[in-house]
Amino acid sequence: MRTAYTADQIRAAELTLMATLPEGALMQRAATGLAVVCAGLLGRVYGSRVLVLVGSGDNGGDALHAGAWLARRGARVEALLAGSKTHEEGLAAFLRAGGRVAEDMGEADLIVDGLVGIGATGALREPYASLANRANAAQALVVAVDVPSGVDASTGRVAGTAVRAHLTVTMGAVKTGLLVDPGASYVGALELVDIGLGPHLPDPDVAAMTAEDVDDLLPRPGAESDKYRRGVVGVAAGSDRYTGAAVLAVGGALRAGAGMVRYVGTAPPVHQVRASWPEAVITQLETPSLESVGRVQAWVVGPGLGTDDWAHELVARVLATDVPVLVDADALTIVAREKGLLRRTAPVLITPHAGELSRLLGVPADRVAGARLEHARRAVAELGVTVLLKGSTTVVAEQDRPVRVNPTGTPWLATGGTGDVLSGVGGTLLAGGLGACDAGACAAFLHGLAGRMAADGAPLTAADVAAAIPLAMRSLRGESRSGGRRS
Ligand SMILES: NC(=O)C1=CN([C@@H]2O[C@H](COP(=O)(O)OP(=O)(O)OC[C@H]3O[C@@H](n4cnc5c(N)ncnc54)[C@H](O)[C@@H]3O)[C@@H](O)[C@H]2O)[C@@H](O)CC1
Ligand SMILES: Nc1ncnc2c1ncn2[C@@H]1O[C@H](COP(=O)(O)OP(=O)(O)O)[C@@H](O)[C@H]1O
Ligand SMILES: [K+]
Repeated sequence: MRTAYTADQIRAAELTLMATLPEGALMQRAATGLAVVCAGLLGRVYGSRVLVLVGSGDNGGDALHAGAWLARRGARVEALLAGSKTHEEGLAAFLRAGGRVAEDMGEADLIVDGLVGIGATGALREPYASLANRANAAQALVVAVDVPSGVDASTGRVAGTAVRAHLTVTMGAVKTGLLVDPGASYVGALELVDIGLGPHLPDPDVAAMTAEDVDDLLPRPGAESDKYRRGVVGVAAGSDRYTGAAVLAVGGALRAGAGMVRYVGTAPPVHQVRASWPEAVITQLETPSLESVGRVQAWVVGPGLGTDDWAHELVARVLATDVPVLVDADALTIVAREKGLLRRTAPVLITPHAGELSRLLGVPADRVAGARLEHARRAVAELGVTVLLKGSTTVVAEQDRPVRVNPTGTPWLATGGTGDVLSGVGGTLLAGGLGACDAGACAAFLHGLAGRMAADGAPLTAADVAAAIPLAMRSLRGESRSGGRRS
């Protein structure tokens, strides 16, 4: 598990560590680590042109010390002092090493963003915002110190302009905002410099699963397995109007390794599912009742179901069972009208996108998308369920646990029907015995990986994503070595 922390958590850990060290030692560790990464990026340090953007705090101090290190090795390093004050000791070291203070931004091979780090509050102020814009427009490689300036280290919010880094060198521990969009999309590659903070860190704020974690959690059949023991998943999806959602949800469930899929729906989606998936066991419903449906270990309810009285009654019947339920799409609209339906003892995993969660919470969708963690947590507290919030960074939140932040995925997944596939995958993992948080996080990881594999830099369809789920599972061992990072 890759763990991450809020700015407050990092600051507290730094204070306890600093108390055990000579003055300035921590910054030296941070700056040396930063400089070594910069040198690696430049290839040849001697003669290279480096511009250091220096803010008024310790983030600027890190950048100045790293600039001094590079200057001592022959780089031509200039510092643009943007703050009302400057880290004194850092500036002295920088000047001693032969660094020069610049009046304006000149040409450079490398720009080091030391404007603000974990001490920043709110949108970047001037002149920082203009400098960030100019750094983004420059030809140079951009390395962010600790956090790309303008990204909120604790949440990933970007209130105004932010530096778009090719590489972010973060000190001591990963910050939450580096893993959550919109902030995560400003980070570029991420390097962690060890400054000895580990023993002083509390329980993490968020965690991202690695391929190895997912591989360890996935249920796999053994010699004694049969289809019932592997997990039977029920899918209540599709309507006369939306037949494809049923096909895709059943497809996701089958491709994720269900022992069996029981599909229930009305005649039009039933015909479609039967034609697409002869493997599914189908019950055509005349009334919204589950009486004639055999036993299942988990339900998926909602994709393409519609929101009329019939659908409402079916959602209520599914939620009245005693097995885990994944609630998606139209079923989310229905439970937003009657939240009491979510009150049950067996686990509930809801899988909204920002728009659906906004209806559940009564908050505008753009606010949900801009502060994903906050709203996922709020939904957990208000609704008492496990929440998988879909989007550019999918997050899975549950009471009393670090939020899981999904590290896989691709914007190519933003196409109709991919969410239906995800619901099927999640349902199968619930039926296979995973808890709601693990099922949601593993489903999102596999779905994102399958999306990347299916897209490979070109458009995908939702059916392609379902078809690539087994490929994604098979690749987990190879991926564990590359860390499952975005591409
Ligand atoms: N505390 C330590 O011992 C260590 C700190 N480190 C570095 O120190 C950084 C934190 O330093 P600080 O606490 O001094 O904080 P920062 O350097 O992140 O920022 C604080 C300064 O930025 C200004 N500022 C805040 N928000 C702003 C905004 N929106 N627009 C423009 N200016 C703004 C403030 O007025 C203040 O002067 C870390 O991110 C890391 O880079 C590392 O060297 C590791 C060790
Ligand atoms: N910009 C994006 N980057 C990465 N993944 C995305 C992006 N936008 C959407 N997705 C993913 O695509 C899927 C879309 O699901 P959803 O919104 O339910 O669509 P649908 O209802 O059409 O199936 C989700 O898994 C979501 O996380
Ligand atoms: K920075």
